[in-house]
Amino acid sequence: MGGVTGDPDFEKGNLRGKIKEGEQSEMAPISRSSSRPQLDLSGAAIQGNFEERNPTIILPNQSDDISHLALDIGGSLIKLVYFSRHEDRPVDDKRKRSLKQRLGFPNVNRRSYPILGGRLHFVKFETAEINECLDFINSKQLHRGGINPRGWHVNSSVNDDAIIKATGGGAYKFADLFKERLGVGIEKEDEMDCLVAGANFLLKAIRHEAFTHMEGQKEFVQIDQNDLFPYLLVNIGSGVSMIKVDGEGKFQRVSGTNVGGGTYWGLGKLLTKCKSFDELLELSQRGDNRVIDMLVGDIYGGMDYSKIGLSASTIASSFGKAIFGNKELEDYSPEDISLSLLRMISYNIGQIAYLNALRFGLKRIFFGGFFIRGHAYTMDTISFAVQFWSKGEAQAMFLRHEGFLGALGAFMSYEKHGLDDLMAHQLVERFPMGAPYVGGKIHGPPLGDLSEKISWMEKFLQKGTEILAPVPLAPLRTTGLGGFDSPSSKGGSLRSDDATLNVGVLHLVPTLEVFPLLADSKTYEPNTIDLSDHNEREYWLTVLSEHLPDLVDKAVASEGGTEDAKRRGDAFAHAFSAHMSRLMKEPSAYGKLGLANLFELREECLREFQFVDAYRTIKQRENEASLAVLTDLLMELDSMDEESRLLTLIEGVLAANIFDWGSRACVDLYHKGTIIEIYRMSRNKMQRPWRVDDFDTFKERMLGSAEKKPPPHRRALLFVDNSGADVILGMLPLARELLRRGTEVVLVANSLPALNDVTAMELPEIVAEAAKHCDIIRKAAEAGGLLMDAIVNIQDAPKEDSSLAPLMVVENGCGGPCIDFRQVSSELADAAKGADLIILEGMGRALHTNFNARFKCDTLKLAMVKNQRLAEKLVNGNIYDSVCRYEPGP
Ligand SMILES: Nc1ncnc2c1ncn2[C@@H]1O[C@H](COP(=O)(O)OP(=O)(O)O)[C@@H](O)[C@H]1O
Ligand SMILES: CC(C)(COP(=O)(O)O)[C@@H](O)C(=O)NCCC(=O)O
Ligand SMILES: [Mn+2]
Repeated sequence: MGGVTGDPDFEKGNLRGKIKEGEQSEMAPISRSSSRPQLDLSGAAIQGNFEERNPTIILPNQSDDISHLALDIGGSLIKLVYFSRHEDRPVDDKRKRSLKQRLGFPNVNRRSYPILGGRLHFVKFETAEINECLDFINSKQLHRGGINPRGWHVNSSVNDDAIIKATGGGAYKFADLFKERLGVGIEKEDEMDCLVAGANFLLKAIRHEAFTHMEGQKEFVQIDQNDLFPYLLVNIGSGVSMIKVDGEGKFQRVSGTNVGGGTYWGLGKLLTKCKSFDELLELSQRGDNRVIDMLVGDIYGGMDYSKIGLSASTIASSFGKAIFGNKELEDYSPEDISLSLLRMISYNIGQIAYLNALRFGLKRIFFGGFFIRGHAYTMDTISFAVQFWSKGEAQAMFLRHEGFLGALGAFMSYEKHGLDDLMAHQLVERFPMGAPYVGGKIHGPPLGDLSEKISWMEKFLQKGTEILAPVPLAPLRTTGLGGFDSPSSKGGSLRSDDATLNVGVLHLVPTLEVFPLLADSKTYEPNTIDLSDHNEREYWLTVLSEHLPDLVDKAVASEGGTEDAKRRGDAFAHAFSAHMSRLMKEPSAYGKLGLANLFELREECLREFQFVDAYRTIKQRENEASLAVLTDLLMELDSMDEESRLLTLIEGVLAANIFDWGSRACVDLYHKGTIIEIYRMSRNKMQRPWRVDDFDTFKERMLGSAEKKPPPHRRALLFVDNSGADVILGMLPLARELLRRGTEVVLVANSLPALNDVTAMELPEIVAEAAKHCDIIRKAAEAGGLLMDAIVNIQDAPKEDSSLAPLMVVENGCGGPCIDFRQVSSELADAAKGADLIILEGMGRALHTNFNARFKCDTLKLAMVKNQRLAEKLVNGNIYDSVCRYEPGP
């Protein structure tokens, strides 16, 4: 079987440090004292033409800063954490440069180096298969650390003093083998240091890292950074370590036990003849421990021993029943043995952990190590033990990256890796195509490129039934027929939540920031709908599944409908269906799941199969059609008095929000050719009151009363949604109205395409076209440095006319139809600093997410509800109802 690494991305070449002219000046003042990766400018040389405006600069000595691979070689498993540098999109975005001038970004602490972006990958191998691991490292050239100016691993010779950081006993045991096979030395890091560093990093930087698991229910715990220490870290590997952690690098190993994961696996193997750890775990799922364990009831004639609080079903003595009669090992079923063993060991560890927590007065116990293996029953058993012995005083928590603490810690021990002060908002976890199939298991070489990915998918589908897949797929069907309700997995195999590694690839995006206008970023929850509810999840997954054929059609067409595009389309459909299928069964497989994540996963999945912009042509066509009627609309608006104009503008935004290729209902309207009719109709007679109608309050804030004219807003952030009529005939005229009133307007649009949403890259051109029809827009766009000629000549742009409110465009940092305000682009965060009005438009940004969000300034949420169920649930209304929610700032 082909290999899947979870992220088969294999970035080749083109990893040289690139800085552009105009940015050098920003780099100079940055403090060099931090431990962030820094640009080593020594020996910098310009490549190519010196006369060029933005020549590429090569940084030959840059390589020292970036570390790539760290290992934890344990008694049972080898854990690998590796970093791949990811080139950001070109920094040579003229819009951005002009924006910096207009908004006067402070830039003091701006970490705008593309050098910082990258991905952390997590992989494991069995220690017994160390050669497989060495092959993997070799095939990805992970041991060649550092960025070579000519690319990633073009260099064929490894330099003599190359080292990789490793922890765990194997760092000693296998050092020679690494030198021999890979030509690299191993620098040993202390195992306890690494475990603690890894745990602290995860608890600080990953939002939904820790969770409780009780009676089958997983619940993510939000850890308060200021209230993390002290805690007890219990790492259950082959053996068990218990560490009291008091701070960064402050800890003491207070206890341990030799009865650990190796004991379960070793004894289990002897007693059941199992061939693999997973098989042993699987057996336990069908076992009944009462056959072997001696229960309190067995001793007390079926009764509880209530005086000391023991119920009849409590295990009095693990394996105790085996003393009776003359049964041989063969007389017991492997299933029952496995379960008794699992409970014996889990309870024992839970109890010792609790006693140590008690000893030091610790309330929180985090359990890590691969013994846990995301296995629901194991976690429940440990939780039960802690709860039972502490009488509810202490709580067991688990970590999503359970087995990778040591490896992560070893990674952190590289100097200047820049990870130690990364915050949760700078990390985005993604689950690539392989995630639903094999998680972290690696077999064979990694996937090299897209075509390998696709053929892997095709082969997988053909052989689907032979391979133990947590989420088997329906046989290959025609393009786009995905569906997520696939046949259940092979009887007796581990449930999907038990069988795969629940960690994705961590994308480090240092330019992401928390939106500064969130009223309370700590309590902010972007998603409106709770997908942990089974019905809700089933409904939305069905919606997405039914939309798949149309989406694949569009995607394939956007790439010219070639054979290659069709193959990619099929592969995309299957990959996304597999994600959905997994999430249906196991909603928290990828962390806390919301609708926003699901929509974004779909876009990411499209990008993985190189569908860069599935709705490109559709967007262009709709933009052209809308621009053609803009003049008429503006004339009509200008003939109105202020009050009716404001109402018409808001109506216009609501009506035009119908042009949505993401909604089933609207796609139907498009296909029937009736969408324009409906748009016209709703433009002409939008019945007020709307379903949510705060227009009057908004109007009062805007226009005031006869006696009192309120001052205009200083700066408005308009979060735009769809291309075509939505942005051109809806939001742009509203922006114009604000500009005319002296309010600066910042159009906030997606960084990457999602459905037919307009992107920040596309907006300047649209604005430039609109400017041809309207003086207000033209002057404002000029003042905002948006017009193409103005952009090209920023340096000699006309002196800003302070009486003119500028129109600007910023990207939001998102690549999906929703927005999570905990992670927005730094340019949006900067633009927000002077803003006192936020307008969120569309279902994705104003309803699915942020409907309940509160901001520090006036906020207007505008959307047409294009889904019946959402309309009922959210606003007690019907499909095509309008929402105009206005919340004045405090
Ligand atoms: N695929 C697997 N193969 C072997 N052991 C596994 C596997 N998955 C989980 N385990 C369990 O995880 C334990 C190893 O956990 P780990 O945290 O990697 O510790 P170590 O560093 O001692 O290898 C094993 O003893 C076993 O109980
Ligand atoms: C994907 C969307 C959030 C986009 O809506 P928009 O933000 O463009 O108003 C929306 O179309 C949606 O919720 N679609 C799924 C529901 C449905 O098809 O009915
Ligand atoms: Mn949209």
